[in-house]
This record gives sequence, structure tokens and C-alpha cells, in this order.
Amino acid sequence: MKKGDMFEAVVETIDFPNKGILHVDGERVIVKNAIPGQKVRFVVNKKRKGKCEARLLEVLEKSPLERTEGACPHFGICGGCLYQSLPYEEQLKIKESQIKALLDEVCNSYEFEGIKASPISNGYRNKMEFSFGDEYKDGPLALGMHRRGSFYDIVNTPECQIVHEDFCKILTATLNYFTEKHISYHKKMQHTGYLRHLLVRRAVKTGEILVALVTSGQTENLGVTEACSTPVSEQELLAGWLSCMQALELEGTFAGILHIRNDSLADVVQSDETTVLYGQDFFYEELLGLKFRITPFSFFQTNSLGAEVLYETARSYVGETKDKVVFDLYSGTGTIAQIIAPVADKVVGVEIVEEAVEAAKENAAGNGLKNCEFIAGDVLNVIGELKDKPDLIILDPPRDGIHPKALDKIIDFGVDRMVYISCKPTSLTRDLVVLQERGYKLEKACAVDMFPSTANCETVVLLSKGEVDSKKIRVEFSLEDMDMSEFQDGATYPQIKEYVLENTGLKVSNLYISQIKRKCGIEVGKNYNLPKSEDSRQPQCPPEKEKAIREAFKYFGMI
Ligand SMILES: C[S@@+](CC[C@H](N)C(=O)[O-])C[C@H]1O[C@@H](n2cnc3c(N)ncnc32)[C@H](O)[C@@H]1O
Repeated sequence: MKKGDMFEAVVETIDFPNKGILHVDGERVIVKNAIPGQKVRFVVNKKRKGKCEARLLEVLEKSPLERTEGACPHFGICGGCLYQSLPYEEQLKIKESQIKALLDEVCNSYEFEGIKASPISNGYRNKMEFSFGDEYKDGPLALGMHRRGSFYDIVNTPECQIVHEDFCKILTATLNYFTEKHISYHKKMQHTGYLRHLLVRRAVKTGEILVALVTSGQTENLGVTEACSTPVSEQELLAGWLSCMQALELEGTFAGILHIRNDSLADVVQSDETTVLYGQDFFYEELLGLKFRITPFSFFQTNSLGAEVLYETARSYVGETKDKVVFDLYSGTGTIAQIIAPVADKVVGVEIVEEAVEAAKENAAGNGLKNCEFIAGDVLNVIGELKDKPDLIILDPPRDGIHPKALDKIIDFGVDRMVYISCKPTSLTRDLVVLQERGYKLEKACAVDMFPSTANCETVVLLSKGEVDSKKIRVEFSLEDMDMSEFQDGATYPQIKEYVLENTGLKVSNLYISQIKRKCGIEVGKNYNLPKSEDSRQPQCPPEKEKAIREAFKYFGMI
């Protein structure tokens, strides 16, 4: 089997998160985004160190596991939900066995409590970022999600199954309005055009909706198509869209309707300037009897009902907290801290995003909690300077997990119990190896499905300190061969690759990125991606890719 070869075979299993596994002539092949039981046609696109990876070309036969009715009409075209065609029970079985297998690889004699389902498996998301773009290469205007496997094309998703009907009505009305007006929309490569994204957030408990139209500041040629004979001013256009939103018959109610200007080169939803067209720039959601004020960009779990299950699980895992000081590290808007605060002596939250810390403080005050303290900063730098010492620690880091040096400091507190919530089980297992080496034992674990129809899942684990004094068995693990920039200010390798691809259409490898990092004097693990011996040859980054990588470094503020 070699690169470029095409085959047909039936997928046997699926590894986390989306790696369909099959065998051809005894050789193991990974076909991304293929579901067990599907007969697929694929082309081998990578073969290295005995690993064979392939690109899915076509599903020839459905899997017997796939449901025949009720799946989303956009499934297979939209890049959003890999598991959409599987009945929810099957999705849960897959996620449960994937997470158990990953934990079993690094831990033994712990209790695995299985998977907890999301209370609702359809219409569960409280936030969507829809993109404006070409339905196909040159139009027409579409508004929705990225087409599967495409960075550029957009699929209209008026019947998306994972959001409340109100989202679909807002999306459809917005698309119709701007299509009728023939308004220009953003072209990623050229950085031209007006319409960029539609951000919709809707609280499940309160029904409050915040909607934001995100555009560029390019207002000179709003109607660039020939069909738009009369020029429109931005003011008129936004007033018309506002009326169109307000005329909608929704189950929820608008807390705010916003216009956000975003001229950033990257394809991310962010604000250079926010204007409130109606109402206010925040809304409220309720979780476990507490109220949370949420602003357009603050982190909040995207499945509100699932978040209640997740937080209940964390609360039960952490156990008795009376008279104890609890640290909530990576605290976001302080949801976990506030759920624990009523039954603890004090809770200290640490979070890197200042806006989230401010929101956490306001929310805690609004909820009448006086024993919470929220500190803005990187866990790595802040925890050594805190005046309180924790009795218990709750960790809920981002997808990359915990910086090894931060983990070291966290372990040094020597608390009896820690609860680790993870949205990426592969980074969790990496951190579990270190925690076990330093004397912590995995007591129990469970999966909590917060993302039905997708391949993602949360994991909650309880760790307890064994008899061994963790400080005495400290293991010297070398950071030399690890590229620590994953955890430094700036961007990760995947983010740099994505940026370069989106802005230049070029694909760059980790090797090239690390070569340019070295040239720019950015820290890279001493041996990371260096040739194994002096006379071994390594491909060198070509000039046009170097230019593109340097542009990405600049964009991410790394140089
Ligand atoms: C998975 S979220 C958890 C948030 C919160 N626990 C919740 O459930 O809403 C991870 C949070 O960690 C924050 N974060 C990322 N890196 C951090 C760092 N180095 N130090 C402190 N916070 C960080 C992110 O901004 C984000 O709010």
C-alpha cells in the first residue's frame, strides 16, 4: 500500500475523536470521518513509521448502525456533526468505549462509571457562529457552516438539528434579507466584502437571545453585484435587518441585537467595535439555580443542560468541601466556583481572560456569594503567588490540557483530592501519566456527553493522593524533546497551519514551522524536529512558505 493508492473497505471501529479504523491486507488504515460499518472508498494520503492514513472519498454503503429516519438533512454535506446519522444510544456507546480505552492505556484499578447522556440530544446548543460565504466557489450567498472538507464553501443550515428552532428562523431571515439586497460578503482569500458571520446565543433556561451581525468595515461597496442597482448606506441596511429580526415570531426573546465590526485577517469571530442596535450586549442563563450574565464573547459551556450534568458530576466527585478552600483553576466565568461556593469555606478561581474574570466577579455578586475570589492570569504564573493554600483543586483546562510546569506546581500543593474535567481525553491521559508518577491515583472516572451528534465528549476524573509523599518520588521528566510553545503566548501549530492555509492556500508542516521558529528566535524544544544525526538530510522550508509562516507569527503576536 502506498501514497495515492485507492481502496474500498468496511470501517471496523473508530478511535477518538474521528479516526475510522479498517484493515487492508492486514495493514491498519486510519480513514478520518468514517463511521464503523460504512463501506468506504478512500485514497492513501500519508504513510509514515508504519502508520497509514487515508482520505475518505465516498461512502459506498451506509453502516447498519445508521438510522434511516430523523437525521439532519444537512448531514454529510455540512462539516458540523460526524455522528448525526447514528442513533443517540450508538453515539454514547462509541464515546464511552473510546474514553475507557484511552484511560485504560495509562491507568489501572480505577472505577469507570460509564457515560452520562446529555438531557437533550437535539436543539442543545446555546451558541452558534454561522459564516457568510459562497455556497459553491462563486456563490450564491450562503449562511451556515463550512462544507465538509472545505475551508471556503459554506452550506446553508436552515434545518440544523443541534440548535433550537429560533436559531434557524434567525438564520433564514438574515440570509433572505441580505440575499434580496445583493450585499457583498467576505472572501477569505481576498479579504474583501462586507458580511462575515452571524453569532447567535440563546439561553435554554431563560429563553433570552443575543444576536450579532459581524461585518467588515468595508462599507464603500455594500452592494457589489450588478443586481444591486441602488446604493445602500450601512445605516439603512442595519436598520432594515433590525426590523427583520424584530418581526420574527420566536419562542425566546431578544435581550440584544448587535452589530460587530471585525476587520481581522483571520476567520474568527471577534470585535473591533460593537454597536448595540437593540437592548443590551449581554444575556442571562441559569444553571443549577444560579444566574450567569454572558457577554458576546465570554466562554460558557455550549450545552446548558449538559453543563448541569457536568457540574453536578464534578461537585459529587469533589466530595465534602465544608470548611475547605477550593481552587477552581481555568475558571472561565466562574461557574464551577459559584456552584461549589455555597458548600465551601472559600473558592479561588484563576482564569486568563480578564473579561471572563470580571463577569465571574459580577455573577458571584449577583448570586449573593461572598466567599469567591477570582484572579486574572495564567495559572502557570499565578498559582505560586496566591495567598491562600488549597485543600481541594478542580481543574478544567482548555483542550491542550495543563502546561507541564503548571501541573508540577499544582501537584506541589499536595492536596488530598483533585477533580480534573477535560474536553479532550488525549490531553487528559497525557497529564494523568504525570499525576500518577507524582503519587496521585485515579479513583474514578466518567464521561459526560455535552456534544451529541459530534465526536467530542467531556471526561471527569477524581484523583486522590496515595500514601507516597509525592515530593519524594518526583520524576524528572525532560521538557527538552517537547515543544513547549503549545503552551506559550502565541499560537499552536494547528492554529498556525490553519492561518497559513486560509490566508495563502499553502500547507505547511510542523517541521517547517519549527525551522522558522528557530530562525525567529522563538523557543522550541531543544531537539524538537531536529535531524537525528548531522549527516541526515531534512527538507528545508521553501521561501514562499517561510514568508507565510512569518506572516502568521506576526498575526499571532509571536514576532
Ligand atoms: C474549558 S474552559 C473552562 C471554563 C469554566 N470552568 C467553565 O466550565 O465554564 C477553560 C478556560 O481556561 C481558560 N484558560 C486557558 N488557558 C489558561 C491559562 N493558561 N491560565 C488560566 N486560564 C486559562 C480559558 O480562557 C477558558 O475560560
